Amino acid sequence: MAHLGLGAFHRAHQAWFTEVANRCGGEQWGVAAFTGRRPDAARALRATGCRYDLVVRGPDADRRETVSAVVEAHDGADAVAWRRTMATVAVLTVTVTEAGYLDDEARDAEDVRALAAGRLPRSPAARIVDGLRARLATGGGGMAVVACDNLDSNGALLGRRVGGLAGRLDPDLADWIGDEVSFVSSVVDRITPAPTDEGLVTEPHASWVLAGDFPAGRPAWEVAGALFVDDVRPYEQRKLWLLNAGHSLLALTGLPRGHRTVADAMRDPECVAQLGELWDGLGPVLPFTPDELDRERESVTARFANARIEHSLAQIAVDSALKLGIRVLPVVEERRRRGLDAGRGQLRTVAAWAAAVRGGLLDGPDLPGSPADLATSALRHLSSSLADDPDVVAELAELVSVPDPTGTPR
Ligand SMILES: NC(=O)c1ccc[n+]([C@@H]2O[C@H](COP(=O)([O-])OP(=O)(O)OC[C@H]3O[C@@H](n4cnc5c(N)ncnc54)[C@H](O)[C@@H]3O)[C@@H](O)[C@H]2O)c1
Ligand SMILES: O=P(O)(O)OC[C@@H](O)[C@@H](O)[C@H](O)[C@H](O)CO
Repeated sequence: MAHLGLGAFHRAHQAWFTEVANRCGGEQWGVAAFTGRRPDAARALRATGCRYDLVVRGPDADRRETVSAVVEAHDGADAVAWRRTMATVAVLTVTVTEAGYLDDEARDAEDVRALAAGRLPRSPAARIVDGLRARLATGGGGMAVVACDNLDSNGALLGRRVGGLAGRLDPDLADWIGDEVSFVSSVVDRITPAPTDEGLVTEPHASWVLAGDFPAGRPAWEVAGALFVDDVRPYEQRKLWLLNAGHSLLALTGLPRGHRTVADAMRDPECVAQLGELWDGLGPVLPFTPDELDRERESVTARFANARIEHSLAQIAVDSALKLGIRVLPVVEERRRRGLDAGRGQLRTVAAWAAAVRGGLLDGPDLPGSPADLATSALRHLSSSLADDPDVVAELAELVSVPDPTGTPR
């Protein structure tokens, strides 16, 4: 199998699932991993023969595991290795961050020109088109592309991006991709902060829910706990709206209060209260029973509170506007569709983002001063039709006009 976006998370998640599957015997799989943008991670991994240690850090103790499932590490700009690999693998997994899925007409046009000229393009979707073209040219059959980033319907979205770019390049290639390549959506979960001098640290919890076909086979990831389902939607909504939205809330309210990590924010009763309010807003819109949601809340609370994991709030706050559009605003939209109010905790997260932008803590648009204008501009910037919903604008305006206690630096 191959991987695009060699970073901390791939090594703690998909490579680890493959390692555990290999350990159970049966068919042995190896990963040829490619970096997304810079060669550094590939160089560092090659220096250790691609083997590395994972520090699995529980609340009380560490467990060290050596992972050897990654067998090749390449600079993502190595077109020869990329094409050779894509011509033969059965599976490609992808972790390129939320921003890696964005379309941008100028960049897409440039990527199509690069593809037409036989050069390796820049965006992940165009790279995949390049690899699949090499596969078709050498008579390769179908394969699976598994999206592993924190977006809803990530596989379907990546499939649309790849299909769209291929169609602009070569309709026959686009048809072949449509017929033979399976874009698998998946919900991934394992808190893995950016590595430090201590190495690659992750938490004991690891889950992976996948929906889609694997026309050329796959590792037996289920032995490591992966779940294969028909529809990932309920799982992705629960993960993104509860855990990831919770992270964004803690980052946006915790940073201005002087906190550095998720665990620090979890020791602040004000942050914890706001997290509870955010999660209360999910009850009516998630397809899980109150008991199931309570269990999930307890489990995520304990994971966030693991003070031995140093998960920086600043890392989580990167690309907050994009993340809120995935983790928070869909909840507000769903609540409004059901005739409910917007959800106080959800809007408080949006207000905290607006305050962070206005305070210069985060990059973002110019947001005007008057509460109603600010609320409308903030919602518009987050690409939401909610800016046209007067009740939501009024509720957000109320939150941004009252000095928020969490906005006061300690
Ligand atoms: N770290 C976690 O706890 C975690 C958990 C669940 C999901 N994820 C998903 O995995 C992603 C990566 O996390 P990570 O911890 O490995 O980060 P990382 O910074 O260690 O690695 C990210 C990789 O993606 C590549 N990349 C980033 N932007 C890209 C772009 N625009 N085009 C091409 N490649 C790009 C980078 O070059 C790098 O290879 C997250 O953004 C998230 O979507 C992470
Ligand atoms: O990785 P990002 O930047 O999409 O989001 C930051 C965190 O919310 C995320 O990494 C979680 O820790 C992870 O999704 C847990 O599985």
